[in-house]
Amino acid sequence: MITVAPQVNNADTSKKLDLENLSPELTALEIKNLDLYYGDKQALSNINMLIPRGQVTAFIGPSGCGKSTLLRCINRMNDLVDTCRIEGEINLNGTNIYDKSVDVAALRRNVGMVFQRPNPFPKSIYENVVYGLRLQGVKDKRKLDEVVERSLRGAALWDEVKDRLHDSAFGLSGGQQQRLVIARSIAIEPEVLLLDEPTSALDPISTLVIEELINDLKEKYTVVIVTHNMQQAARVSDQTAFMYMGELIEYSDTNTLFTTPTKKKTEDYITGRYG
Ligand SMILES: Nc1ncnc2c1ncn2[C@@H]1O[C@H](COP(=O)(O)OP(=O)(O)OP(=O)(O)O)[C@@H](O)[C@H]1O
Repeated sequence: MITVAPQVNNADTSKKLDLENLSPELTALEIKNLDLYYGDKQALSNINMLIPRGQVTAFIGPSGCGKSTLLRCINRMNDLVDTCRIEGEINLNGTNIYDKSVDVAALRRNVGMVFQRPNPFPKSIYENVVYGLRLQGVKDKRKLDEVVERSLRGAALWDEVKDRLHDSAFGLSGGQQQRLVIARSIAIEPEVLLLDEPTSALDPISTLVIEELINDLKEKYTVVIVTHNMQQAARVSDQTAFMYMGELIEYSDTNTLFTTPTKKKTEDYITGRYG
């Protein structure tokens, strides 16, 4: 019996994909036999999944189940944790990102990440957006101006800030700061955007704006989002992965996962029996 029935808004736009047999053209990421340990403690066990290109995939599950850990594997953020050991593969465009030959800085440019709390730099709105380009040595003012406008439009922030681009980013509201961070990420044109509970520090209206933005972002990017909020997963994602104690329990199109889950653990979670 499903007592909490998150409203799935995107069922009409989401094509139901065969997630076990996605063709390479449709696959953005392939996670293969992934195990992760923090010291002796295993935090992810044998994760296998194909993440489709140009769609939104959500990771849900109770606190501590490994959602953020799995997300952070996708741009090798866990490399920064000394005790962390990873086995298995994550293939992006057919290359294992854990291969020794991979340039991790280049990977992180291609796989952008947005965190729970907005983290703009102590710089102007403009300089936040062009930060990555300046690091790449881009100096052409016209090019930088173009990227600022394109990125801020892409992050649904342009109209609100176009007259104060040189003001401090800290003068923006929390929701605007989060959209600025998204603009900063897309300025360098990544393929994949990882969002780690991007609205958990925001008010309901800002949350709604970001959710609408996520829906637009998938036209250009593959989006993977961790959320505590099942309703949010139901509203924004095409696919949902339910995790429990480091395992991937069920992964399917969002509509199916929330309306006819096949595993008892998934049903218990989405009906609020634990969480
Ligand atoms: N840097 C770390 N060092 C050691 N253990 C860690 C580290 N980060 C996470 N863990 C452990 O790994 C497990 C998974 O944590 P993770 O943060 O990925 O879960 P989560 O599902 O994202 O949780 P939450 O919803 O509470 O953020 C937990 O047991 C956590 O304590």
